[in-house]
Amino acid sequence: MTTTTTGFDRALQHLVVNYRWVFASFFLLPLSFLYEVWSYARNWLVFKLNTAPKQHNKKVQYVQRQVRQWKESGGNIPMCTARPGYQTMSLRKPKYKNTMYNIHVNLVDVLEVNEEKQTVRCEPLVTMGQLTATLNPLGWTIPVVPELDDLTVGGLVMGTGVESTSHIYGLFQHICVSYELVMGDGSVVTCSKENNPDLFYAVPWSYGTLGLLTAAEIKIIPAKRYVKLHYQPVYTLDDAVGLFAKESKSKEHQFVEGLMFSKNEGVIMTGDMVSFSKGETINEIGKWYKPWFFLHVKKFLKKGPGHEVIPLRDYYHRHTRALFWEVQDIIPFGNNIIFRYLFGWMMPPKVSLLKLTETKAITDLYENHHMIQDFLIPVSALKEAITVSHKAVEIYPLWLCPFNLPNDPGMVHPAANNEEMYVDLGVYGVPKTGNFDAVKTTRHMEDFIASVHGFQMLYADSFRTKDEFRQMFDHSLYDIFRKKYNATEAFPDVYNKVSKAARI
Ligand SMILES: Cc1cc2nc3c(=O)[nH]c(=O)nc-3n(C[C@H](O)[C@H](O)[C@H](O)COP(=O)(O)OP(=O)(O)OC[C@H]3O[C@@H](n4cnc5c(N)ncnc54)[C@H](O)[C@@H]3O)c2cc1C
Ligand SMILES: NC(=O)C1=CN([C@@H]2O[C@H](COP(=O)(O)OP(=O)(O)OC[C@H]3O[C@@H](n4cnc5c(N)ncnc54)[C@H](OP(=O)(O)O)[C@@H]3O)[C@@H](O)[C@H]2O)C=CC1
Ligand SMILES: CC(C)=CCC[C@@H](C)[C@H]1CC[C@H]2C3=C(CC[C@]12C)[C@@]1(C)CC[C@H](O)C[C@@H]1CC3
Repeated sequence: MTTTTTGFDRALQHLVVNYRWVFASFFLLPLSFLYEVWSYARNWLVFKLNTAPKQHNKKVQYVQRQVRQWKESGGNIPMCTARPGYQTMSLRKPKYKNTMYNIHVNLVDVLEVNEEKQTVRCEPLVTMGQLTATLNPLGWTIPVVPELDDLTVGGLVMGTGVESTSHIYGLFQHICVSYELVMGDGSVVTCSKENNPDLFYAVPWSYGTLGLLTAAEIKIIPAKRYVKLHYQPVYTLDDAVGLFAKESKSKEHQFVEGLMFSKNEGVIMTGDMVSFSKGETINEIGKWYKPWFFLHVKKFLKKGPGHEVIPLRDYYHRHTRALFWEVQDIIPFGNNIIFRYLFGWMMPPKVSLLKLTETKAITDLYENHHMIQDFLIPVSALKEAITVSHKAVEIYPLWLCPFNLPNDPGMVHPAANNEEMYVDLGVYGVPKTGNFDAVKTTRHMEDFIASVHGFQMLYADSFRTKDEFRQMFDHSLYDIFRKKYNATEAFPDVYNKVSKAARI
């Protein structure tokens, strides 16, 4: 009996793992498209009726009412947002949502584009796709646009965001001007660098454990229509690291990004916004029939250095269609030219739908035979980090994205007193080394990160113990504000939201 079940399980596992593309292509893609049409129509209507700013206060009052109800109910279990786990931009689903008191924060609108102040005020569920579609036609953009369309302002403020402009502007938190929060006692508090600065610095990386975000004011900068992007192939690790560090530190170009295709081969990209493209051909890399961006970049290893002009929004969302390179494991022929022309317009399958329909076999596969991690380390440690990653997992491409880390108070800052250039080393894929053990290998890499005063992005699994976690992330300001605003009762500790133990 047991043998039959195991055989059946194995067959089922084989089917769902190896033929997930059938389900993804014929069911998830059309469903993702319908979902997209619905949200596009809704956004359009909201804008036309111009109701969003008027509704904001009412929606905040609704959040406050729920917090008061929580208190009246005894306030024994901590609160978190009611956003379903399958919608979060992470490999895992948060287990704690099942046991904690869920607060509905249905705040989805861009509230105001203030051209005079050069800010945009957003509700927390505004997505990056929605924001660039709003701002770019008006000639504006936010300085750091994390590249996946579905990332939300709330998640990026409470967690973090990084992009190829971060070597100039820093992380997502560094382009924020103010936050509006509903605290654990139901009061509404605003904070900025000028007003309540300590709370302002304590919010990023707190993962919703200080208060519930109801609005964020974010800087905007003028946008041009295109990006002129230079591709510089490199053929040794020293050249890759040397060129990447030079371009990041010089800040000569608005965009800097690197993709390593093996330990010694990569392409370093630098770009700048340009207004028009006289005499240049425009490559609309965002069009459905265009090759996946990372494979397009790889071609420059053979072709040699080159440049091209790309529409701004296509550039911003360049990694969306292939979810960096993760879609190749789900729809292996997704970059085939026939597939692209016929079905490419529906790509990518919605991350939320992929998560919602994930079977146990697939969850196990991603848990035990896949790595999705972003290691944030000083640029000076990049060569060593690539070497450590190569030995441990041999995953390629690797994503290199520089960011300036100012010495601000809060969870994440450099070891010394000065700002420092860091790099996000993104490791996404199937380990090629024979001895991969999800826990041991990740812990080994985390130890290295900690040894160079680096950090781990917390949408990904952290295998740190609580003490190790508190050593990696400076909790001094966080602890003060947890006490001051009674958050210790109202919300869980950040570790209990982000550690592997808190996630399915
Ligand atoms: C001044 C101004 C204020 C606005 N205020 C609000 C507001 O208060 N609340 C609100 O919700 N919206 C607001 N919007 C946003 C706007 O209604 C939506 O973004 C709309 O869907 C974009 O329409 P468009 O025809 O201008 O898009 P385009 O500029 O034509 O968009 C370009 C492409 O972006 C894609 N796209 C559009 N929306 C999304 C998305 N959400 N995710 C991913 N891709 C997308 C489409 O595929 C489209 O092909 C505002 C826009 C403006 C200009
Ligand atoms: N390029 C980049 O920078 C990328 C970044 N990411 C990561 O993805 C995550 C963002 O994903 P997304 O799906 O948008 O967000 P999530 O739903 O994953 O939210 C992330 C955290 O923020 C908290 N949070 C979100 N909104 C609020 C709010 N209004 N009030 C209080 N807390 C809130 C959530 O709390 P709760 O658990 O209570 O819901 C959760 O702990 C970030 O952690 C980011 O670092 C991922 C890919 C790319
Ligand atoms: C640029 C930064 C900082 C991070 C990029 C991370 C992404 C590569 C991952 C974020 C969420 C991930 C998920 C998946 C792939 C990798 C991400 C997009 C899946 C789609 C993989 C297949 C699973 O069944 C569902 C996953 C959901 C989350």
